[in-house]
Amino acid sequence: NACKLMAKQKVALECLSYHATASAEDTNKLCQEVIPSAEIYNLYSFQFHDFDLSDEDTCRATLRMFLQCNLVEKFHIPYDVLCRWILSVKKNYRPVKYHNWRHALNVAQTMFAMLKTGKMERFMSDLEILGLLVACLCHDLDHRGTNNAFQTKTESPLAILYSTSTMEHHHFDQCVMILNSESNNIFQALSPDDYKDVMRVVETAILSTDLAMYFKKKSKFLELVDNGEFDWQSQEKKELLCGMMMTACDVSAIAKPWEVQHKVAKLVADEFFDQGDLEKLQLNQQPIAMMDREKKDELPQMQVGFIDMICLPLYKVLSDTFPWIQPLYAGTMDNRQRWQDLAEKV
Ligand SMILES: CCCOc1ccc(S(=O)(=O)N2CCN(C)CC2)cc1-c1nc(CC)cc(=O)[nH]1
Ligand SMILES: [Zn+2]
Repeated sequence: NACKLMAKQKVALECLSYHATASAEDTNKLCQEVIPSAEIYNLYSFQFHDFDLSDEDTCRATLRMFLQCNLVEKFHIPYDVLCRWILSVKKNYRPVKYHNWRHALNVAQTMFAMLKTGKMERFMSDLEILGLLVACLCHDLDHRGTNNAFQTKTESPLAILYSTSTMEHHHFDQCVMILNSESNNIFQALSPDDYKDVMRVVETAILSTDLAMYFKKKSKFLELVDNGEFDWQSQEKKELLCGMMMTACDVSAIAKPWEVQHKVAKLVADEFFDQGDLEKLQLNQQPIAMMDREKKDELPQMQVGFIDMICLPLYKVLSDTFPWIQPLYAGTMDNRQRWQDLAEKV
Protein backbone atom coordinates (compact mmCIF):
# COMPACT_ATOMS: atom_id res chain seq x y z
CA ASN A 1 0.00 0.00 0.00
CA ALA A 2 1.03 3.65 -0.18
CA CYS A 3 2.30 3.55 3.40
CA LYS A 4 4.65 0.66 2.64
CA LEU A 5 5.79 2.34 -0.56
CA MET A 6 6.67 5.52 1.31
CA ALA A 7 8.51 3.52 3.96
CA LYS A 8 10.43 1.63 1.25
CA GLN A 9 11.38 4.91 -0.43
CA LYS A 10 12.47 6.35 2.91
CA VAL A 11 14.72 3.35 3.61
CA ALA A 12 16.05 3.39 0.04
CA LEU A 13 16.80 7.13 0.17
CA GLU A 14 18.72 6.69 3.41
CA CYS A 15 21.02 4.18 1.74
CA LEU A 16 21.29 6.12 -1.55
CA SER A 17 22.31 9.30 0.21
CA TYR A 18 25.42 7.47 1.45
CA HIS A 19 27.66 5.54 -1.00
CA ALA A 20 26.88 2.02 0.09
CA THR A 21 29.61 0.18 -1.86
CA ALA A 22 33.40 -0.10 -1.66
CA SER A 23 35.74 2.43 -3.27
CA ALA A 24 37.96 1.51 -6.23
CA GLU A 25 41.12 2.19 -4.25
CA ASP A 26 40.13 -0.04 -1.28
CA THR A 27 39.14 -2.78 -3.74
CA ASN A 28 42.40 -2.57 -5.70
CA LYS A 29 44.43 -2.57 -2.47
CA LEU A 30 42.71 -5.75 -1.16
CA CYS A 31 42.99 -7.37 -4.60
CA GLN A 32 46.80 -7.02 -4.63
CA GLU A 33 47.41 -8.27 -1.10
CA VAL A 34 48.88 -11.63 -0.16
CA ILE A 35 46.23 -13.63 1.74
CA PRO A 36 47.66 -15.43 4.82
CA SER A 37 46.77 -19.11 5.36
CA ALA A 38 43.68 -20.33 7.28
CA GLU A 39 46.02 -21.60 10.02
CA ILE A 40 47.63 -18.16 10.46
CA TYR A 41 44.15 -16.73 11.14
CA ASN A 42 43.14 -19.77 13.23
CA LEU A 43 40.06 -20.13 11.00
CA TYR A 44 39.59 -23.89 11.58
CA SER A 45 39.21 -23.41 15.34
CA PHE A 46 36.03 -23.14 17.41
CA GLN A 47 38.13 -20.90 19.71
CA PHE A 48 38.72 -18.21 17.03
CA HIS A 49 38.38 -14.53 18.03
CA ASP A 50 38.95 -11.33 16.06
CA PHE A 51 40.37 -9.12 18.84
CA ASP A 52 43.92 -9.04 17.36
CA LEU A 53 42.78 -8.55 13.75
CA SER A 54 42.97 -5.18 11.97
CA ASP A 55 40.09 -4.24 9.65
CA GLU A 56 42.29 -5.24 6.68
CA ASP A 57 42.95 -8.60 8.36
CA THR A 58 39.21 -9.24 8.69
CA CYS A 59 38.79 -8.78 4.91
CA ARG A 60 41.78 -11.05 4.17
CA ALA A 61 40.45 -13.69 6.60
CA THR A 62 37.08 -13.57 4.80
CA LEU A 63 38.83 -13.99 1.43
CA ARG A 64 40.77 -16.93 2.86
CA MET A 65 37.53 -18.71 3.84
CA PHE A 66 36.15 -18.39 0.29
CA LEU A 67 39.48 -19.62 -1.15
CA GLN A 68 39.65 -22.59 1.29
CA CYS A 69 36.20 -23.72 0.12
CA ASN A 70 37.28 -23.36 -3.56
CA LEU A 71 34.25 -21.14 -4.13
CA VAL A 72 36.10 -18.76 -6.48
CA GLU A 73 36.93 -21.61 -8.87
CA LYS A 74 33.66 -23.53 -8.48
CA PHE A 75 31.44 -20.49 -9.15
CA HIS A 76 33.81 -18.49 -11.39
CA ILE A 77 33.68 -15.50 -9.03
CA PRO A 78 35.91 -12.76 -10.48
CA TYR A 79 38.48 -12.09 -7.75
CA ASP A 80 38.07 -8.30 -7.93
CA VAL A 81 34.28 -8.66 -7.61
CA LEU A 82 34.74 -10.82 -4.49
CA CYS A 83 37.13 -8.23 -2.98
CA ARG A 84 34.73 -5.39 -3.77
CA TRP A 85 31.75 -7.35 -2.39
CA ILE A 86 33.52 -8.16 0.93
CA LEU A 87 34.45 -4.49 1.39
CA SER A 88 30.88 -3.39 0.50
CA VAL A 89 29.41 -5.82 3.04
CA LYS A 90 31.80 -4.55 5.72
CA LYS A 91 30.93 -0.94 4.80
CA ASN A 92 27.21 -1.61 5.31
CA TYR A 93 27.62 -2.62 8.93
CA ARG A 94 27.20 0.28 11.36
CA PRO A 95 29.68 0.91 14.19
CA VAL A 96 27.25 -0.34 16.87
CA LYS A 97 28.73 -2.10 19.89
CA TYR A 98 27.83 -5.71 19.09
CA HIS A 99 25.85 -6.21 15.84
CA ASN A 100 28.73 -4.87 13.71
CA TRP A 101 31.06 -6.27 11.02
CA ARG A 102 33.17 -8.12 13.61
CA HIS A 103 30.08 -10.08 14.73
CA ALA A 104 29.33 -11.00 11.09
CA LEU A 105 32.93 -12.18 10.59
CA ASN A 106 32.79 -14.29 13.77
CA VAL A 107 29.50 -15.88 12.68
CA ALA A 108 30.96 -16.69 9.25
CA GLN A 109 34.09 -18.15 10.83
CA THR A 110 32.03 -20.44 13.08
CA MET A 111 30.14 -21.63 9.96
CA PHE A 112 33.48 -22.26 8.25
CA ALA A 113 34.72 -24.24 11.29
CA MET A 114 31.43 -26.23 11.50
CA LEU A 115 31.70 -27.13 7.81
CA LYS A 116 35.41 -28.01 7.88
CA THR A 117 36.45 -29.04 11.41
CA GLY A 118 32.87 -30.07 12.26
CA LYS A 119 32.78 -32.13 9.03
CA MET A 120 29.31 -30.87 8.12
CA GLU A 121 30.37 -29.90 4.60
CA ARG A 122 29.78 -33.52 3.52
CA PHE A 123 26.01 -32.95 3.95
CA MET A 124 26.08 -29.69 1.96
CA SER A 125 26.25 -28.97 -1.78
CA ASP A 126 28.81 -26.41 -2.99
CA LEU A 127 25.91 -24.02 -3.62
CA GLU A 128 24.70 -24.41 -0.02
CA ILE A 129 28.22 -23.76 1.30
CA LEU A 130 28.44 -20.59 -0.81
CA GLY A 131 24.96 -19.50 0.33
CA LEU A 132 25.67 -20.18 4.02
CA LEU A 133 28.95 -18.22 4.07
CA VAL A 134 27.32 -15.29 2.25
CA ALA A 135 24.30 -15.45 4.60
CA CYS A 136 26.54 -15.36 7.70
CA LEU A 137 28.48 -12.34 6.44
CA CYS A 138 25.24 -10.51 5.50
CA HIS A 139 22.87 -11.72 8.25
CA ASP A 140 22.93 -8.51 10.37
CA LEU A 141 23.61 -5.90 7.62
CA ASP A 142 22.77 -2.31 8.58
CA HIS A 143 21.80 -3.31 12.15
CA ARG A 144 21.01 -0.21 14.22
CA GLY A 145 21.73 -1.77 17.61
CA THR A 146 18.02 -2.11 18.36
CA ASN A 147 15.82 -5.22 18.12
CA ASN A 148 12.55 -6.03 16.33
CA ALA A 149 10.40 -5.01 19.30
CA PHE A 150 12.01 -1.56 19.22
CA GLN A 151 11.20 -1.11 15.49
CA THR A 152 7.57 -1.95 16.23
CA LYS A 153 7.35 0.26 19.34
CA THR A 154 8.85 3.27 17.51
CA GLU A 155 6.85 2.57 14.32
CA SER A 156 10.14 2.79 12.40
CA PRO A 157 9.92 2.67 8.55
CA LEU A 158 11.35 -0.87 8.77
CA ALA A 159 8.46 -2.05 10.97
CA ILE A 160 6.00 -0.58 8.45
CA LEU A 161 7.74 -2.50 5.64
CA TYR A 162 8.04 -5.79 7.55
CA SER A 163 5.67 -6.60 10.39
CA THR A 164 7.40 -9.91 11.30
CA SER A 165 11.16 -10.61 11.56
CA THR A 166 11.54 -6.90 10.79
CA MET A 167 15.32 -6.58 11.07
CA GLU A 168 16.00 -9.94 9.39
CA HIS A 169 13.98 -8.89 6.31
CA HIS A 170 15.96 -5.66 6.22
CA HIS A 171 19.29 -7.52 6.51
CA PHE A 172 18.30 -9.68 3.51
CA ASP A 173 17.19 -6.56 1.59
CA GLN A 174 20.59 -4.99 2.20
CA CYS A 175 22.28 -8.20 1.01
CA VAL A 176 20.30 -8.02 -2.27
CA MET A 177 21.06 -4.27 -2.62
CA ILE A 178 24.81 -4.95 -2.44
CA LEU A 179 24.64 -7.88 -4.92
CA ASN A 180 22.72 -5.60 -7.33
CA SER A 181 25.32 -2.85 -7.07
CA GLU A 182 27.82 -2.26 -9.88
CA SER A 183 30.48 -5.04 -10.02
CA ASN A 184 29.45 -6.41 -6.60
CA ASN A 185 27.55 -9.46 -7.81
CA ILE A 186 29.60 -12.48 -6.72
CA PHE A 187 26.81 -14.69 -8.17
CA GLN A 188 27.09 -13.15 -11.65
CA ALA A 189 28.51 -16.30 -13.29
CA LEU A 190 25.85 -18.66 -11.88
CA SER A 191 23.18 -20.17 -14.14
CA PRO A 192 19.66 -18.77 -13.63
CA ASP A 193 18.70 -21.97 -11.76
CA ASP A 194 21.77 -21.85 -9.50
CA TYR A 195 21.19 -18.12 -8.91
CA LYS A 196 17.61 -18.78 -7.82
CA ASP A 197 18.72 -21.66 -5.58
CA VAL A 198 21.57 -19.78 -3.88
CA MET A 199 19.36 -16.72 -3.25
CA ARG A 200 16.78 -19.05 -1.67
CA VAL A 201 19.50 -20.50 0.62
CA VAL A 202 20.66 -16.98 1.57
CA GLU A 203 17.13 -15.67 2.24
CA THR A 204 16.05 -18.69 4.32
CA ALA A 205 19.32 -18.62 6.27
CA ILE A 206 19.16 -14.89 7.06
CA LEU A 207 15.47 -15.01 8.06
CA SER A 208 16.19 -18.02 10.30
CA THR A 209 18.46 -15.87 12.51
CA ASP A 210 15.37 -14.31 14.11
CA LEU A 211 15.62 -15.95 17.55
CA ALA A 212 11.83 -15.76 17.84
CA MET A 213 11.65 -18.35 15.03
CA TYR A 214 14.21 -20.58 16.74
CA PHE A 215 11.84 -22.37 19.13
CA LYS A 216 9.50 -23.39 16.28
CA LYS A 217 12.47 -24.65 14.24
CA LYS A 218 13.98 -26.59 17.14
CA SER A 219 10.87 -28.67 17.84
CA LYS A 220 10.56 -29.58 14.13
CA PHE A 221 14.26 -30.51 14.04
CA LEU A 222 13.93 -32.62 17.23
CA GLU A 223 11.04 -34.52 15.61
CA LEU A 224 13.21 -35.41 12.61
CA VAL A 225 16.17 -36.43 14.79
CA ASP A 226 13.94 -38.55 17.06
CA ASN A 227 12.73 -40.36 13.92
CA GLY A 228 16.40 -41.11 13.19
CA GLU A 229 16.30 -38.86 10.15
CA PHE A 230 19.68 -38.90 8.43
CA ASP A 231 19.04 -38.15 4.78
CA TRP A 232 19.21 -34.38 5.05
CA GLN A 233 18.74 -34.13 1.32
CA SER A 234 15.05 -33.18 1.13
CA GLN A 235 14.57 -29.43 0.54
CA GLU A 236 12.51 -28.86 3.68
CA LYS A 237 14.85 -30.82 5.96
CA LYS A 238 17.91 -29.17 4.47
CA GLU A 239 16.44 -25.69 5.05
CA LEU A 240 15.69 -26.68 8.65
CA LEU A 241 19.26 -27.90 9.17
CA CYS A 242 20.70 -24.72 7.62
CA GLY A 243 18.47 -22.65 9.90
CA MET A 244 19.72 -24.50 12.99
CA MET A 245 23.32 -24.05 11.81
CA MET A 246 22.75 -20.29 11.37
CA THR A 247 21.48 -19.92 14.95
CA ALA A 248 24.36 -22.09 16.19
CA CYS A 249 26.81 -19.69 14.50
CA ASP A 250 24.90 -16.55 15.53
CA VAL A 251 25.13 -17.37 19.26
CA SER A 252 28.57 -19.07 19.08
CA ALA A 253 30.29 -16.39 21.19
CA ILE A 254 28.64 -18.25 24.11
CA ALA A 255 30.93 -21.23 23.43
CA LYS A 256 34.23 -19.33 23.15
CA PRO A 257 36.99 -19.43 25.82
CA TRP A 258 35.85 -17.52 28.91
CA GLU A 259 37.99 -14.38 28.29
CA VAL A 260 36.41 -14.08 24.82
CA GLN A 261 32.83 -14.82 25.99
CA HIS A 262 33.16 -12.37 28.90
CA LYS A 263 34.39 -9.57 26.61
CA VAL A 264 31.72 -10.21 23.96
CA ALA A 265 28.94 -10.43 26.57
CA LYS A 266 29.93 -6.93 27.69
CA LEU A 267 29.50 -5.68 24.09
CA VAL A 268 26.08 -7.37 23.90
CA ALA A 269 25.07 -5.87 27.25
CA ASP A 270 26.28 -2.38 26.29
CA GLU A 271 24.23 -2.47 23.07
CA PHE A 272 21.16 -3.72 24.97
CA PHE A 273 21.61 -1.01 27.63
CA ASP A 274 21.84 1.66 24.92
CA GLN A 275 18.46 0.49 23.62
CA GLY A 276 17.10 0.51 27.16
CA ASP A 277 18.28 4.13 27.53
CA LEU A 278 16.49 5.02 24.27
CA GLU A 279 13.29 3.38 25.51
CA LYS A 280 13.46 5.31 28.80
CA LEU A 281 14.25 8.66 27.14
CA GLN A 282 12.55 8.47 23.74
CA LEU A 283 9.55 6.30 24.65
CA ASN A 284 9.33 7.05 28.37
CA GLN A 285 8.98 3.26 28.85
CA GLN A 286 10.60 0.89 31.35
CA PRO A 287 12.87 -1.46 29.33
CA ILE A 288 12.95 -5.25 29.93
CA ALA A 289 15.55 -6.33 32.51
CA MET A 290 17.99 -7.44 29.78
CA MET A 291 18.14 -3.85 28.51
CA ASP A 292 18.01 -2.02 31.83
CA ARG A 293 21.48 -0.94 33.00
CA GLU A 294 20.07 -0.50 36.51
CA LYS A 295 19.72 -4.31 36.58
CA LYS A 296 23.21 -5.19 35.31
CA ASP A 297 23.73 -7.34 38.43
CA GLU A 298 21.18 -9.80 37.01
CA LEU A 299 23.30 -10.28 33.88
CA PRO A 300 25.14 -13.49 34.98
CA GLN A 301 21.82 -15.14 35.86
CA MET A 302 20.36 -14.03 32.51
CA GLN A 303 23.32 -15.59 30.68
CA VAL A 304 22.67 -18.88 32.51
CA GLY A 305 19.04 -18.62 31.35
CA PHE A 306 20.13 -17.88 27.76
CA ILE A 307 22.47 -20.90 27.87
CA ASP A 308 19.83 -23.26 29.30
CA MET A 309 16.93 -22.03 27.17
CA ILE A 310 18.60 -21.53 23.79
CA CYS A 311 22.28 -22.49 23.48
CA LEU A 312 22.71 -25.88 25.21
CA PRO A 313 19.56 -27.51 23.70
CA LEU A 314 20.68 -26.33 20.26
CA TYR A 315 24.29 -27.54 20.55
CA LYS A 316 23.13 -30.80 22.16
CA VAL A 317 20.72 -31.72 19.37
CA LEU A 318 23.25 -30.72 16.69
CA SER A 319 26.21 -32.54 18.28
CA ASP A 320 24.06 -35.68 18.79
CA THR A 321 23.77 -35.88 15.00
CA PHE A 322 27.05 -34.21 14.06
CA PRO A 323 29.51 -35.29 16.81
CA TRP A 324 32.46 -33.20 15.54
CA ILE A 325 30.78 -29.94 16.60
CA GLN A 326 30.75 -31.15 20.21
CA PRO A 327 33.36 -28.45 21.15
CA LEU A 328 30.53 -25.88 20.88
CA TYR A 329 28.51 -27.81 23.49
CA ALA A 330 31.54 -28.26 25.78
CA GLY A 331 32.58 -24.60 25.51
CA THR A 332 29.04 -23.50 26.40
CA MET A 333 28.98 -25.84 29.43
CA ASP A 334 32.29 -24.35 30.68
CA ASN A 335 30.89 -20.82 30.34
CA ARG A 336 27.65 -21.85 32.07
CA GLN A 337 29.71 -22.72 35.17
CA ARG A 338 31.54 -19.37 34.97
CA TRP A 339 28.29 -17.38 34.73
CA GLN A 340 26.72 -19.52 37.50
CA ASP A 341 29.70 -18.76 39.81
CA LEU A 342 29.28 -15.02 39.11
CA ALA A 343 25.52 -15.24 39.65
CA GLU A 344 26.04 -16.80 43.11
CA LYS A 345 28.62 -14.16 44.08
CA VAL A 346 26.40 -11.09 43.60
C1 LIG B 1 24.91 -10.23 27.80
C2 LIG B 1 23.74 -9.36 28.11
C3 LIG B 1 22.47 -10.16 28.43
O1 LIG B 1 22.20 -10.97 27.30
C4 LIG B 1 21.08 -11.76 27.32
C5 LIG B 1 20.09 -11.68 28.31
C6 LIG B 1 18.96 -12.52 28.25
C7 LIG B 1 18.82 -13.42 27.20
S1 LIG B 1 17.43 -14.47 27.12
O2 LIG B 1 17.84 -15.73 26.56
O3 LIG B 1 16.83 -14.50 28.43
N1 LIG B 1 16.35 -13.83 26.09
C8 LIG B 1 16.70 -13.95 24.64
C9 LIG B 1 15.46 -13.67 23.83
N2 LIG B 1 14.93 -12.33 24.18
C10 LIG B 1 13.72 -12.08 23.39
C11 LIG B 1 14.59 -12.26 25.61
C12 LIG B 1 15.82 -12.53 26.46
C13 LIG B 1 19.81 -13.50 26.21
C14 LIG B 1 20.93 -12.67 26.28
C15 LIG B 1 21.95 -12.78 25.25
N3 LIG B 1 21.59 -12.69 23.97
C16 LIG B 1 22.55 -12.84 23.01
C17 LIG B 1 22.15 -12.78 21.60
C18 LIG B 1 22.25 -11.38 21.06
C19 LIG B 1 23.89 -13.04 23.34
C20 LIG B 1 24.23 -13.13 24.72
O4 LIG B 1 25.40 -13.33 25.10
N4 LIG B 1 23.24 -13.01 25.64
ZN1 LIG C 1 23.73 -11.96 14.44
